[in-house]
Amino acid sequence: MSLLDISGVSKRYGQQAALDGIDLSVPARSRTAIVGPSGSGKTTLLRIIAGFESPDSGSVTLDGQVLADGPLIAPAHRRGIGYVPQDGALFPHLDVAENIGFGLERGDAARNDRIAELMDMVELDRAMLTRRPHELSGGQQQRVALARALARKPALMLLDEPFSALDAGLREAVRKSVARVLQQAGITAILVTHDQAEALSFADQVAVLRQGRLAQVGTPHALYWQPKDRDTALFLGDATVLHAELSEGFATCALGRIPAETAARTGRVSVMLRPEQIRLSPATPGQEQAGACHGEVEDIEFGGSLCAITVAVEANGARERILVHASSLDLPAPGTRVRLDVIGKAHILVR
Ligand SMILES: Nc1ncnc2c1ncn2[C@@H]1O[C@H](COP(=O)(O)OP(=O)(O)OP(=O)(O)O)[C@@H](O)[C@H]1O
Repeated sequence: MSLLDISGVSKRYGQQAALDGIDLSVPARSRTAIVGPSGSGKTTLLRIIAGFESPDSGSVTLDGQVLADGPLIAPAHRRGIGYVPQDGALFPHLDVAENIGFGLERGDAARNDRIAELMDMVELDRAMLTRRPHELSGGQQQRVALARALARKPALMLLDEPFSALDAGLREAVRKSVARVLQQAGITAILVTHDQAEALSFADQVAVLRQGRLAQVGTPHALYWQPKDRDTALFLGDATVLHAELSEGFATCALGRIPAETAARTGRVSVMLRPEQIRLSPATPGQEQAGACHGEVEDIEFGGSLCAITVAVEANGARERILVHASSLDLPAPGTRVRLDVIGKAHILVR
């Protein structure tokens, strides 16, 4: 059952269409990530859900209650929605306890217990309650911001790039712990990010925004392996996109005749292969003549545990570049000839 329903939401700033006919359902207790390039409308959509902006048209419904119907909107503070902004936006002059307890009744005898409980939830040492925000690390500040947003037990939590200011290692740890806290508290969450890896690992549902429109919505797995178009394919990870001729369930392309995901289509299409679908092995001249796909290692990008290798393949007089991921333990040298074998099936792009 969906907790949040967004229907036909559009928003313009002067001549600029920030959002154009957005339809999105967010299931209760799920985590949805909204991803898209800079300027695609992510923040505008989040601000409309939070009640900081009104849509020009369309509606927003939370748990059956209409929060926005065109420009008629319920005020932000009456929505039961938590919001964690990019920089945490803690009050610098208040200590951690007062930041977390900001929205809690002052006279309530259980206030301190609730603050301590929230500290435990976000895995912060209670000894930090008397510190000011500038005495905390970036990751700790984001946990305080989350605790403050959790204090009023929101039905829905909005996270606006809350991990972007953290360095890579910390970012992953904070992201995992935030996901765990939200899951344990049974809170539905929407995360806005421009980081595809973050979206794919955090969410149950990913919505890709492009130029104010939803390009595709689905599970991380479906979006990664079955993107509708080239832009979505490349936005969500490395990929090779090739022209192909489809027939009898095979795609004939620069990689040879490889299995396609459907036998129902024929004709010219574009196919996508993820780098982990291609296995490299040393070239042997006999195999090369026997028609196995071969190419020349053009470039290697060392990436620690996973390296990106670009292999140039000649096909029908054209030179195609195939992206392959490999372990750093057995990297071929640039300029060597290698054999390429495809694992799995080629995905056919709709556009
Ligand atoms: N207050 C505003 N006044 C005028 N134009 C705006 C305003 N807010 C956003 N826009 C425009 O609307 C479009 C969508 O902006 P938005 O901030 O929602 O994008 P975004 O995907 O969150 O981008 P980023 O990742 O860079 O934060 C952009 O073209 C932006 O310039």
